Amino acid sequence: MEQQQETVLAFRGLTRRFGGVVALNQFNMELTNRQIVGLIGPNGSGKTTSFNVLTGIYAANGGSIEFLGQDITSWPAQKVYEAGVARTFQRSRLCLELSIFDNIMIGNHKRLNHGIMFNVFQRKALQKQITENHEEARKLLQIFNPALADKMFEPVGTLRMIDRRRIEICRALISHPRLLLLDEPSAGMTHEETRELMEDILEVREMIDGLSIILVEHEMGMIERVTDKCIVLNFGQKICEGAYRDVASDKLVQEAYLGGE
Ligand SMILES: Nc1ncnc2c1ncn2[C@@H]1O[C@H](COP(=O)(O)OP(=O)(O)OP(=O)(O)O)[C@@H](O)[C@H]1O
Repeated sequence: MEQQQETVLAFRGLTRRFGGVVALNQFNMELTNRQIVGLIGPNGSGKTTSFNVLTGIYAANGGSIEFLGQDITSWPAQKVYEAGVARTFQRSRLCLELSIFDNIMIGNHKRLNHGIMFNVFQRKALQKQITENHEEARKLLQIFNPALADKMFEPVGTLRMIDRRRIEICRALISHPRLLLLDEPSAGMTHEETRELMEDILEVREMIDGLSIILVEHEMGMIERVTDKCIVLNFGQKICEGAYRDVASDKLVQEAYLGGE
């Protein structure tokens, strides 16, 4: 029970400006263990910026970020990733010519031994590492689509959109993150694919112990189905927080996000 309530992430007064634009304005939020939080808001309201500041791509101009009890506000991207924050991007970043396995392994550089000496002289250990990682990638793919696990060495470019998205999520998960950031996972997918992906996300939370998720998404059906709570941003400011049903009926949110009546 105590584990359930552990605070994984906290933003306190997080602020980021781009020239005269205040992309994040005194943003406060908390995320607990195994929670799925939806981050929503109109275009340009600061959703992706909050991912970029959290993952160390952009520095904060004010406020702080605490992750698993540590102040990570000024940590560089690599250190934030090593601490257990992994993400997917709005636009696909897969290498289409490479195999499913290779694409997933790109996300595993924290845990792979890349040393030349290791690769040249410790062949048995290298083989063991490859076998173990193959098995781990296989297990992850099976959560999403068992058929993918059987074509691990086929190029990603031959797969349909939803399977590519699944591989991007597996690539994030292979690093054993405690926090997964999903930036518009339904982008470019059909309704049916979006519906399948919602169930995948819920399944991932069930199967991977201690994983919390922040979901940026414009598809409100997905937000409603998948999230435990939602946070609404408008011009970089949090204007509402709560269960999707309450947030969707909030007057301020309707005015800002849904365009009023
Ligand atoms: N690198 C940047 N340089 C200048 N301005 C930026 C930069 N990144 C974001 N912004 C600005 O910050 C504000 C927030 O942008 P952000 O991309 O975070 O919004 P968003 O809520 O993710 O939007 P969308 O739903 O369209 O993806 C916008 O006004 C945007 O133009």
